[in-house]
Amino acid sequence: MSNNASKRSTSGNSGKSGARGRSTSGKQTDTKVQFTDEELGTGVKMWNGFAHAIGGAVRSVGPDSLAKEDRRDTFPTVLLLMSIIGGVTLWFFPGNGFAEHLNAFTFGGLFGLVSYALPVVLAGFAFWLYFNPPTVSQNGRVFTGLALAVFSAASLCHLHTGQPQPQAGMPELARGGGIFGWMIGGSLGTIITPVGATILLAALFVLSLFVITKTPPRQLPQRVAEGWNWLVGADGARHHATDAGTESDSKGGERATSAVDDDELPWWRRNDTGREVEPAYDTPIVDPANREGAETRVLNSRGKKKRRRGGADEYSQVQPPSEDASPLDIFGEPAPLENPTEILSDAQSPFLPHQQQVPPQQRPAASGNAQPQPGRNGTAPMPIPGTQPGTQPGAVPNAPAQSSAASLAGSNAATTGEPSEADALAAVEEDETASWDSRGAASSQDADYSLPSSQSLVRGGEPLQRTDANDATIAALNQTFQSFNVEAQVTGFSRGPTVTRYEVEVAPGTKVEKVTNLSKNIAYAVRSNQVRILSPIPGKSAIGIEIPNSDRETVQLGDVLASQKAIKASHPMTIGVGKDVEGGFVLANLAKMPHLLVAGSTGSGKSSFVNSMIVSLLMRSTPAEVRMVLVDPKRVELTPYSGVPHLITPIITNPKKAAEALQWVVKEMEMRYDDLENFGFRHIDDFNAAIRADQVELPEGSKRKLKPYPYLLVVVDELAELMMAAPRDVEDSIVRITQLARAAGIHLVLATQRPSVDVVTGLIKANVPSRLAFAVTSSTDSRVILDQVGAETLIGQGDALFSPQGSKPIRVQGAWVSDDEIHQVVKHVKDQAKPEYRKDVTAPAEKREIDSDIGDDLEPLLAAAELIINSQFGSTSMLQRKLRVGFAKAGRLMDLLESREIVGPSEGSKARDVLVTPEELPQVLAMLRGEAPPAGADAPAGVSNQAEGYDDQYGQDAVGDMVAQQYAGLEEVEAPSEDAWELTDRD
Ligand SMILES: Nc1ncnc2c1ncn2[C@@H]1O[C@H](COP(=O)(O)OP(=O)(O)OP(=O)(O)O)[C@@H](O)[C@H]1O
Repeated sequence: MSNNASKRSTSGNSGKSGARGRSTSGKQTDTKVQFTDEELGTGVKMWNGFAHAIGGAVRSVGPDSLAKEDRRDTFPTVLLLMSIIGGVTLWFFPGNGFAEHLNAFTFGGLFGLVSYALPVVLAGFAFWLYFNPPTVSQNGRVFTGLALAVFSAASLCHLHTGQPQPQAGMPELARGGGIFGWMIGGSLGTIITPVGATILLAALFVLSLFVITKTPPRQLPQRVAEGWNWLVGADGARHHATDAGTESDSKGGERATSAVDDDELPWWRRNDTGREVEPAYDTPIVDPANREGAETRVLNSRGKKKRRRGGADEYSQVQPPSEDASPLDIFGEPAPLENPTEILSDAQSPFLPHQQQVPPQQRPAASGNAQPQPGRNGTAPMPIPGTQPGTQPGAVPNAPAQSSAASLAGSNAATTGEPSEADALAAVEEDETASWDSRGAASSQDADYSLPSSQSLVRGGEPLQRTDANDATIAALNQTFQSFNVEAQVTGFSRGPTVTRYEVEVAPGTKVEKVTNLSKNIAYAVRSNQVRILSPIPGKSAIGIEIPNSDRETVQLGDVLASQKAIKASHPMTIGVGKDVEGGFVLANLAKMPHLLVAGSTGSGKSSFVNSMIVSLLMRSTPAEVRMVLVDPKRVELTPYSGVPHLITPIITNPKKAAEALQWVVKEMEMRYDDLENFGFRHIDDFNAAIRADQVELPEGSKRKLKPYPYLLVVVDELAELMMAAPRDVEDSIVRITQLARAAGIHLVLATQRPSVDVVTGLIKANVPSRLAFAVTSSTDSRVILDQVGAETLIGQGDALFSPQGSKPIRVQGAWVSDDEIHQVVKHVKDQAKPEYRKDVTAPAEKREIDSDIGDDLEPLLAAAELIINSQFGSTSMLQRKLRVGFAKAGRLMDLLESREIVGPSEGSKARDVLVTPEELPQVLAMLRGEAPPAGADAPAGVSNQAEGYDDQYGQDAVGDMVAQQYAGLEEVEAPSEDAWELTDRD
């Protein structure tokens, strides 16, 4: 099968081929592709070759070309041969006995005298089929019309040639109306008299001509006139010129007179779908130099269509009755669309009557959203966030509200009157900017800290606007609609770096589903299985078809961060995400997310996103503004950031430690909440602002020195590893953090390449509202990430669906930052400052280890620890007796104590060494309980003091009391003198 199949797959005219599956010939086609050339016999191959040669010869004299895979020449060739044999037999050998006999027992016997005309009919039908195979046309109408004509003519012949009866023999029937003539004509003559039957049959014969020629009866005079004009050659030359695309100026006077011209267009020049032949559909517009000419041709073809639609064919049902008000007027009159869409001047909105013409020079510039401004090229220094160009760090920009509007205007005003969803996001950031700046930018604390220069990041070139690839795709889409008789047309497109969104409008009365159901055929036609259909494009009466660009562009993070949006959005947690489908820059404020799930299969671009996110923060924020905890169980992705001053702990690569770090984040969050509660603030931003303004009063005697809390970003680059290491703990921590951390200025970014329900659990999903989905392998994965399908059609390498705070996903191409750029930025920030690691981040490690294996045994373990430390006697049998537990349990408690280095290893029947002194008991108990050690105590390994101001929360007495409580209810027993083994009563 593959020969044929592969031929089809490489065909540019696949829309047509796709029709086969749906047409009546689909079966035949499917059967045909079962055979390879080798499998076909020589005879069949010769026949096929012969049929194609005849078909090709016929088509060579016609106006249309036909894609190779769409040709169906066998049947018409059979018809043609029959027509030739019939013609030769009947016309060239009249009176010949053999010829008459042959005729009497074939067509003559069936249709009578009509058989003399049949060669013409068959030849005509064969010619039709050569040009209109079932792969591209529905020929039922022509076939029905011909059958009606032949049967009614045969019946008339029967009625008016003596009405021969079958008993007279076939030759007699052949001299009348044949068997069919006798059956139909004879029956009708009997029922409604021969006169009545003649009138009826004549009417049917005329009707058959209308059907064959697709002529509505009321247009008969016009059609006759057209036929006459054609015969005398009145318009032929001119229309040929039109088809050849030689009319150069259709935009002016030609278009104004097009209605007149169109009325004179011969009806047979239109195809069977009611559309006129549209040269632009058949000829992809690939020559930019000739684009104007190509547009001209399309406009002309629209003009023809306009007239056709004004006619009395099937469209007249849905068109306004008045010619003036009909859609005729809109074909050459494009309306300004509302977003940065390249409006196809060669495919103006043909269906929406409200659209107005816009002169080309007044049309919005194509998708030039947020182009680098003059003077803001690669050599311009990147302003520090929170400042307007030309102002100093920390300065409050003038009138942020206005600047917000100006930003939107600056970014999109040239192209749209309505902000896109990405703009809305940016607008949110603008508001945030205002509040951030009004609190005083944190950069004032880091007077000595300078952000990296914009030159650390590479800048890209001018984005492409409209390429040959776009034009070819438009042609393929229109061709597909035409092949499937769907009244739809591409009216514009917005080119993004990775995909272009083609806008398709359907005719009134045409179901949108007709287009959306074609998704597979569209994919086939444009040779991509990554076609995504939006129905409708939000805010537009148009269907969006997103198709990958064969000439995709890389989005440089440097461009995103240098955009006007990025400069205005000065929140320290704002990052550059990439570009949307309209070519607009997309930024996101991580503080607004407030937590983000990033998922996609291997190689889809997650790590690249994480890189551009971190680099964005390093480029825009000081360590005093943003601190990070980077968790990188894969050990490779985040290593370049090792030692940056924004880190609060060294990069965590051990999944267990990572789980513990999350525990620390929970504590940090609770601590921040306590502060907020104690000082009466609702959000960390307000608290920080009050601290900066020196408005926070500390309690009497407190030595605490208040400092603004930095935002804390926790990045986990492979959640699956954490979930494998400690699923329950990790999920608990994530849920706690995500539920509360927003007001505390703590935000999570969780990335995974395994978006399965055991990694991204329902609880995690419910609490992480923002999602960034890169390409995944299945729609199931897409649902896990986005709660909807779509991510499986992404094309990888940074192509993503971004759903901030659960909003409708927007498609973005992630920004790219190279290793060299990362290196430069990291070097700069590391030269500026050293990290101040918080020792306590992974400190609860011991505790969590205990937690995971202690399970429900915490209380007996605490009791065992106290017994052994106080007695300094590490005996298992003592534990059995004192704690009244069995041998196995006592042994397990001892193992737990050993793993915490409270006792030494087993030495056979000897008691174990006790490694902790009675003085250290409180700290050990606190550690076992996972709490901070008592104040003033030397913290055992892994337990360090909490943040300043909290030391006094954990007093010795309190711990003592807690320890005492562990003994409540336990019976006091004597210290053992024998070892556990002896207690087993074994030898
Ligand atoms: N935004 C982007 N722009 C251009 N190319 C990109 C982009 N993102 C990713 N790529 C390309 O895709 C490759 C894989 O990307 P990346 O390493 O980020 O994938 P990943 O999803 O993190 O995969 P893994 O899970 O295996 O680490 C990159 O090496 C790069 O060539």
